[in-house]
Amino acid sequence: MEKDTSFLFSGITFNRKKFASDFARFKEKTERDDVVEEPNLIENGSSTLEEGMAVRADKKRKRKVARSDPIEGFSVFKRSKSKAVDEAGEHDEDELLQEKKEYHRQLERDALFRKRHNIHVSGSNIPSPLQNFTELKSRYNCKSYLLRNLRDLGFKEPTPIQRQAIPVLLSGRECFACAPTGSGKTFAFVCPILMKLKHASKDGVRAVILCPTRELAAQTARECKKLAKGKKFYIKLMTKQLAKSADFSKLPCDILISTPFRIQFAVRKRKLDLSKVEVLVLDESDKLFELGLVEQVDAVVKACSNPSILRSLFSATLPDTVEELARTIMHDAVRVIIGRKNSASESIKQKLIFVGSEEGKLLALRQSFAESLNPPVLLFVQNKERAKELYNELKYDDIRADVIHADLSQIQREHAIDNFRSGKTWVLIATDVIARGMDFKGVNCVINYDFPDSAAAYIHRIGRSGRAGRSGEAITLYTEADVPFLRNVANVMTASGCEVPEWILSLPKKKWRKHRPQRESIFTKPQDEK
Ligand SMILES: Nc1ncnc2c1ncn2[C@@H]1O[C@H](COP(=O)(O)OP(=O)(O)OP(=O)(O)O)[C@@H](O)[C@H]1O
Repeated sequence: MEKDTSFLFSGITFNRKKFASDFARFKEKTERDDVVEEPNLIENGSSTLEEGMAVRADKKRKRKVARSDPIEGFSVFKRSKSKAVDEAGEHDEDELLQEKKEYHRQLERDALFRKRHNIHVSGSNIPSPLQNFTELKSRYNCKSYLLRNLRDLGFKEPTPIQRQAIPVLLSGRECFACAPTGSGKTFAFVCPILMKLKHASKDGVRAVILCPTRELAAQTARECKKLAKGKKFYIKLMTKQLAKSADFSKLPCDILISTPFRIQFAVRKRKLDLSKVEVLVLDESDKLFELGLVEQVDAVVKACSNPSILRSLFSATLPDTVEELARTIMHDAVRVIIGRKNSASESIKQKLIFVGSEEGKLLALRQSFAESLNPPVLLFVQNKERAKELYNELKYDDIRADVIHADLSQIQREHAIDNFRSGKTWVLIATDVIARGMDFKGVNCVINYDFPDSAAAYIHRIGRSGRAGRSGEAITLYTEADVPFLRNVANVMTASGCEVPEWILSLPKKKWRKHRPQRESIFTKPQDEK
């Protein structure tokens, strides 16, 4: 033991003469109370191995002794250590207190900032909203290609949904997001996907974006590519061709954008493996949860079986029923609402015009175009038959009209959209197939030739104008048959600050399923000429 001692502590000597009195008291004390002493005495050359060993054997107890039972006048080292420990403890507590205070100050700052940007959140531990795009770098180490692309696209400041949804998703939280039409939701989910995936890989599909229509899927794929420019990601749009004939086991694909039907088809028939998907976005989620689509969406959600998957729902309209249903598949999701839930963009001037009957609509339309036509104009009708009829009425008028509906081939639909985007077409007649998500820059006016079949349809249709802070106009024609349903649209209008005649607001509330009345034909020609 002695040997071990000298070996372990060689170079340490204890001057018993010099510290005789202290030593005597120390001995007395240790023998009397059997107290384990400070290890630092060893380190300071003032102790023995036995004491040191004992001290080492029970560090916790020893510290307690040092703190709670200082031996007055015994050792300078010991006393200073006790004091140091006390001070360290106090220091720790001080630090903790400061951290706590700073944390609460940050919460207050976040709350004020959210209020300023009309951001409403619910959920636990919600990350602070983004002050600017530079924070993508300082807080989340965003790569420079993405910041460069933002700059090139002219995105100077994040929009409110981007300020909050991006940090939520980047901190690994699932998210329900509801923000007005044209408020930049696409980038709010594409940015976290690109940042999370970091770089391209050939290890299978890692992110899926589901969109309710082919047109929207194509547009989202294009936007994704623009934002990923300069970085080699495999971004694929699920076309009919791809769904039917691709060998998905060999196809490099980081981000797959699709309608539920096509992706489900590929999973079932072409063995598309979605088990490695890390991020799943349901865009226009309320539409995806409607009957007819929800079964396919459900199959896709199931196929994305990675337990650590991050799911998010985005839409301008998010009914409670959809939220409840979605909650059953989400984990600890954060809810982000911009402005008022299910409301129209405030930059759209909305008007209701009574036209009496179906015949009155065409007259009102022609009169309005004759007085002022401010293209591009989108005209919405109830179904594809009516779209064809209205097109046949307007195609010889001098207003450069075109039409888009589900009976056209994919190519014809693409042409119709391209021509409208490029300004070749001034007036595009459409069904609800392009009512959601489509981003036509600078649509000046949306005309609901046929009254929309729900408040959500109204919000999405008119949201094709007044995007990204621009102003827009929405005119809704109504006949006697639509009067019982006026109140619902009127409520949306008043919520976004538009004036509505008092009599409409006092109409009885009507539970609004789908309002699709049988309407008289639009044709004005005699029956035998049709
Ligand atoms: N931070 C930004 N600054 C400026 N413009 C932006 C910003 N983010 C997006 N935009 C632009 O705003 C327009 C609308 O964006 P986006 O299509 O994502 O809207 P949305 O909220 O998804 O609309 P919808 O509900 O109709 O689908 C696009 O043209 C887009 O390029």
